[in-house]
Amino acid sequence: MSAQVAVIMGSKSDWETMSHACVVLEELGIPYEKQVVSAHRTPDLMFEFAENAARRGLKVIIAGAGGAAHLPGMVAAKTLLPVIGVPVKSKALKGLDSLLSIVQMPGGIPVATVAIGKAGATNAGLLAAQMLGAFDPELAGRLQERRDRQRDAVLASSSELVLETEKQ
Ligand SMILES: Nc1c(C(=O)O)ncn1[C@@H]1O[C@H](COP(=O)(O)O)[C@@H](O)[C@H]1O
Repeated sequence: MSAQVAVIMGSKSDWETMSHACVVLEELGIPYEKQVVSAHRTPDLMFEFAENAARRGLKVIIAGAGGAAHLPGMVAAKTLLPVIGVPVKSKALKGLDSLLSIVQMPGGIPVATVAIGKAGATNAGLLAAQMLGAFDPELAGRLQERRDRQRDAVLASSSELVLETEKQ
């Protein structure tokens, strides 16, 4: 099956963060592709990627970038596919610059922005899966199982907490 989700990032240095989106897609059995593409450093490639994304069969784009993070917004401007923006933690401003660059889009060109860093990238993978799951009952079932496992792990951790603190 051809890739349904593209995970793109402004630099290879973003991979440590963006890999967490890919882990979720793999876990849920969603075909995806990954690529470094930058609005600043490879603008022509970025345009070409965004213009052809829907035609290639992609359904959702996850775009991560740090600092002056224009990649998600610029990709969103060139495609009608939903774009999920992941603010990558920057050295200078801890990702606040990335977050504001991605989230403060002008009305008319939406980017679904998640939290800074690893948790945001994980949620980007889940959000993409949920978008696809709205049209794919089997995938929705796998998402529900994941939620159920998560709930059970929290309940188990609560019981552990009670037992451990009672011993003290
Ligand atoms: N924000 C952007 C864009 C873009 O938005 O097009 N291209 C690269 N970058 C970001 O620059 C940071 C530093 O990149 P390097 O580590 O390559 O110097 C990365 O977080 C990348 O996402």
